[in-house]
Amino acid sequence: MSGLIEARGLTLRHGMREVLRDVDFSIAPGEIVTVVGPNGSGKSTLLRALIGALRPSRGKVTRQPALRLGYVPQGLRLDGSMPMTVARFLNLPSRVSAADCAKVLDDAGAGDLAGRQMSDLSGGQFQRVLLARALLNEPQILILDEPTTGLDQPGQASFYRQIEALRNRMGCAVLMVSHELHVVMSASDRVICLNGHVCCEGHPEVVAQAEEYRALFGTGTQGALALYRHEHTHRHDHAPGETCNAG
Ligand SMILES: Nc1ncnc2c1ncn2[C@@H]1O[C@H](COP(=O)(O)OP(=O)(O)OP(=O)(O)O)[C@@H](O)[C@H]1O
Repeated sequence: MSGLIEARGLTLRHGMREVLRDVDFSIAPGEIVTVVGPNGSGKSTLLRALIGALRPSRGKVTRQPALRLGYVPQGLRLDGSMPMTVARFLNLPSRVSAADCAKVLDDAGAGDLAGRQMSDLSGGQFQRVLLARALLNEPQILILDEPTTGLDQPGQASFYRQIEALRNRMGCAVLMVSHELHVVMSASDRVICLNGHVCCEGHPEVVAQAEEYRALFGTGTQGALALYRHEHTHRHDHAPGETCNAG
């Protein structure tokens, strides 16, 4: 296999509910892929299936042997009543050297946070510490589930710039889920729109036709930022360009 992780015909049920249907997916070394889609469209489920935390009902997920993977789950919270410094948090569950701690914090843009209490961190600082933790095993792929939830737009943009810089320096692939499509697009090589199945996917581009962007994702961005080239991989029953969520 040429990809780091590949899925073929991935179908997954939670109880009776089929959450993913016939999803084909592959991510190449160094590639940044963003998964977007409405709430409940199966984005987190896809990520968890790709890392092996959920077993497909049908189809197959293949990971490169001995793949080094860094995963940041959605909405991780810590018990705020338990005092713990950032350095201590990075040492759980296994000990790492002070030099490695300093390096990953630096790489995550959190170089000055080692001595701070986890409970005192802002949302953006907390996410960077989680990112630092995911970097500890020098991952070949970073998988981040909605890493900028709760951050304001400059905070989101700054986080994604950090991700892109990391990829450029370390060469790791990045797979992330985001709702901030307009912010994340410029930092993505490929965007996958998921709605139980892959509705559409393509390369991000600078906005050429704001109408098309609005037709796909609404008008929330004031037509401001980027667009991805929309390549249908299946037939829709509605007019082309009407929406990409109904497929
Ligand atoms: N452990 C579970 N048991 C039963 N149903 C589940 C479980 N996890 C997720 N689901 C259901 O599967 C569907 C997809 O959930 P998932 O979390 O993958 O969606 P999502 O696209 O990540 O959503 P969001 O954007 O809201 O985070 C939802 O209907 C959800 O209720």
